[in-house]
Amino acid sequence: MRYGSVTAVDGLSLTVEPGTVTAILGPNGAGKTTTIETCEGFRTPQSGTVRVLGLDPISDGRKLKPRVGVMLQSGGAWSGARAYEMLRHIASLHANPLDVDALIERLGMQGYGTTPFRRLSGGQQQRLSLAMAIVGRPELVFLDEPTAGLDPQARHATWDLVSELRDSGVTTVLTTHFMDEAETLSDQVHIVDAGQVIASGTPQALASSGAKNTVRFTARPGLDVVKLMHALPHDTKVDEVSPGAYVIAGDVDPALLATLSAWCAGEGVLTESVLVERQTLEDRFLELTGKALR
Ligand SMILES: Nc1ncnc2c1ncn2[C@@H]1O[C@H](COP(=O)(O)OP(=O)(O)OP(=O)(O)O)[C@@H](O)[C@H]1O
Repeated sequence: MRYGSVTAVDGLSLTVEPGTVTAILGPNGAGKTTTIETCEGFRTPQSGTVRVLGLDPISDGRKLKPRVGVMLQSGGAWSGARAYEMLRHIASLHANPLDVDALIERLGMQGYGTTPFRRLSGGQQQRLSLAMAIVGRPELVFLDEPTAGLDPQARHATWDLVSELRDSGVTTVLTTHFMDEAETLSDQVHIVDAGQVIASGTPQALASSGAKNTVRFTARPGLDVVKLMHALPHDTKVDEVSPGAYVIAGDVDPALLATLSAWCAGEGVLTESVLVERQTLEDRFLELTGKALR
């Protein structure tokens, strides 16, 4: 998918299983929104194939509209329309909509139902856009950064809602910059960079792939870290990062901890604290996409 000379999405390939939550992660400008908007039928790719619920998002757009919910990254409502009016209007276009009042209460929108969209705060607009995306009971919902700008309460309410959508069999595809959101909500994560998928998997599998975990322990300063390194498995690094504070980086498993304990016992060293640190999805994301700003 190109915009003039800019190739925004470049041979990106992914499949989403029905009834699951899929998170598309990536640095700014990676091509996430372009990918989602192509699936929504708002953009025509110059090459490649897109199928949504087995249909073509553009030529089958009329058939897909009642089955797919869309929350755009911004906007999506008429600027002068009042929040309730807008939501009731969208609900009236669907055969079997959700209860609008219950949804308003659920998303804490009672206080601004008669406020025109353009006068809502960013977070209030986000909530209305989310409500508009799901009020028609879609089979598939696309949420582009659904919790950007939301306060923690609204974020958690959104997470609960997405989990309930999954429980009721709805398929969700979302983008987010919040790694904890992806870890909490999604069954499958795809990391996109420069218009391509560079890593895929469950959040847990992705977090534990790549760089190794670490063990931090404290003991008396000046331990012979080279000697300790020789006692531990190959590819394990040991550093005294500050006097008496040691970090072991490597393939951390029970055998490594047992070896560390035995080595310390043999040296007459009492470890004061031993902490195994798991690599997070964010660590892996930064490892894959680099730390440079985009
Ligand atoms: N309407 C447009 N016209 C021209 N170039 C565009 C347009 N929309 C996006 N791009 C370019 O396409 C690339 C991908 O943008 P896209 O919005 O898909 O990224 P993104 O991953 O969603 O980023 P973000 O995390 O910032 O929302 C970027 O280089 C961007 O500058």
